[in-house]
Amino acid sequence: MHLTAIFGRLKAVSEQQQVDGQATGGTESGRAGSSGPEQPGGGGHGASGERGHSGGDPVATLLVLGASGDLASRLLLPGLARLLVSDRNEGPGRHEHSRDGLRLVGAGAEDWDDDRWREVVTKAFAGAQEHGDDKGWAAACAVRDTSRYAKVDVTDPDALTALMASCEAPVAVYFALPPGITAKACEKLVGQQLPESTRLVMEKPFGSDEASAHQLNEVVAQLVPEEHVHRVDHFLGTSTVLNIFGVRFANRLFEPTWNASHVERVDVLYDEDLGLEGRARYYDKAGALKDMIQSHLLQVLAVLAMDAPAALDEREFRDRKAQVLRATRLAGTPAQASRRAVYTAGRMGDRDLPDYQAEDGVDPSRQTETLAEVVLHIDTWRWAGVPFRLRSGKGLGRARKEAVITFKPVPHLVAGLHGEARPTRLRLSFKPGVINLDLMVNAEGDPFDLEETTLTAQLGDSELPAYGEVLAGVLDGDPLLSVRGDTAEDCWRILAPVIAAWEADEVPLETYPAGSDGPEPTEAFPAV
Ligand SMILES: O=P(O)(O)OC[C@H]1O[C@@H](O)[C@H](O)[C@@H](O)[C@@H]1O
Repeated sequence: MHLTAIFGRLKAVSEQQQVDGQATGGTESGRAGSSGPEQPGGGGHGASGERGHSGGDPVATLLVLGASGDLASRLLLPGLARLLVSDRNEGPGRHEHSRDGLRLVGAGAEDWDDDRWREVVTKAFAGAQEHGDDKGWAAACAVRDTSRYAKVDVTDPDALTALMASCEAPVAVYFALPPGITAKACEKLVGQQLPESTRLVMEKPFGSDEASAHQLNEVVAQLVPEEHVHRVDHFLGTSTVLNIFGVRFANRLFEPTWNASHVERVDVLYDEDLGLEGRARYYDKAGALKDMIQSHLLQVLAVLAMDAPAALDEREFRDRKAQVLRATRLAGTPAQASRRAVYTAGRMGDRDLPDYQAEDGVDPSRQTETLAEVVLHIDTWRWAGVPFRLRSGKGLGRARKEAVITFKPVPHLVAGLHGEARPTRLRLSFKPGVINLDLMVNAEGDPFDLEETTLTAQLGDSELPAYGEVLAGVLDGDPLLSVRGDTAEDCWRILAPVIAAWEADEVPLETYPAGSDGPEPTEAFPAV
C-alpha cells in the first residue's frame, strides 16, 4: 500500500481530531519538541507554526546551501523533480498545496552563474519526466528555468541572511553541507533577523553525541520554532518504512499480538551488498554504528514499537516515537549487547572488494567497523524483555533489508500433529517492498504433518523516492517525517555506552570476508 493511500485514509480521522482538539481547547499547545527554549528570542520567526498541527504555510522558496555537492545533485534535486511531476499537488495526500510558483535557489562557495547551476538542475531533473504527465513536467520545467544561483559564504551570517531576505518567503533553507559547517552556520545566525516562517532543513548526523546534539538543538531553538526544523532521516520518507503503519494500524490481526506476551524478538536488518563506494572520507570516521544504527534503524525501531498515535500528525506521531526511544536502552553491557566487525578482501557479486582497511582514504588505526549490531530493550509494559536487534553492514553477500517480527511458539502443540511448529514470523522487507508472513500449515499429502509456508504481499512501487517524500514535508511545512530535537538527542544517548566501549577497545573488532553473510551468528546475535 502506498503512503499516499495510507495518509488518504487516515487524513479524515486526523482532520476530525484536529477540529475536535480546537473545539475543546484540547491541543496541548505548549509542548516543546526539543530541549531548549520553546519560543526563541533572537530570531524573527513568525507564529505560523501552530503546535499540534501538521503542516503550516507552504514554502515559497527552497534554498539549497551546498548546491555543488553530491547530495544536491544525486538525491535532493532528483527527489524534488519527482515530487513536482507527481500528482501530489492534487492529492489524495496529506496536503494539497500547489507548488506552482515554487522558487529554487542554489547557493555555495563556487563561483557559478545561473546558467552553470541550471545545467546541474537540468541534469538532475531529466530522469523525472517519464514519471509524470505533461502538466507535471511543465511544473518541474518552470521551477528549473526560474531557478537561480548565489555565491555565498554560509558561515558569514550577514551574507546568508541577506540571501535569505532576497528570496520569496517562506524560505526553506536546506543545509546540504557537512554537519560541522551546518552547525557553524547556525551558530553564526543566532541574533540575526531571519525572514518570517523560515524553515531549517538539516541532514544527519545531528551532532556527534548527546551533548553536541543538545547544544545544536539549543542553537537552532534560538533561530526558529521546533516545528520549523526538519532533521532529515530519509528512511522515514521511504514508503516501505511508512507502510508499517498500514500493517500495524489498519489490521485487527496484528495489534493485539504486538507486545511482549506474544512477540519473541524483533530484528531490524539492513545488510548492504555495497562497499565503500568512494566515501572513505566520510565513512571511515562514521562507521556502521553512527552511519546507520544511530539514525535510520533507531527510527525504524521507533515506528515498529510505538503505540498507535491518535492521528498521523506531527505531534501525535513524534510523541509516540519519542516515548519509545526514551524507554530504549542497551540490553546489557556493551560486551554482551553490541558487536562490531570489518570486512576483509572477498568477492561480492561479480566484483572483488579489497580489505576495507587497505582501501584508499581508510586509516586502519581507527578500527572503523563496517558492520554493527546492537541488542536493545524497551522498558515499557508493551515490550519488557523483548530483544530488539538492530544490525547493518556493508560488503555482505546478500542485500537483506527487513524487519523480522518473530512471534512466540504456540503454548501447546495439539497431539497428533506431526513435526515442529516453527514460530510465526512477519517479515517487512524495505527493499524491495514485500511483506512475508511465515506460517505453519498442514502439509500437502499427509494432513497431520506440519510444514511452513509463506504468504507474500508485494507492495507497489512508491510514487515518490525517499527524498521526494522528505521534500514534500519540507515544502508543505509539515515536520511529521522529520526527527524531533529530543529524539535526536535520545538516539545518541541510547548508543553512548557502545560508542565509549568501542573507543576503549572493550569489544573486539571481528572480521568477515566481503561477500559473506557477516560474522558467525551467536546466541545473542542469532541468524533469523
Ligand atoms: O538504501 P538507501 O536508501 O540508500 O539507504 C542506505 C544509505 O543510507 C545513508 O544514509 C548511509 O550514509 C549509507 O551508507 C547507506 O548506504
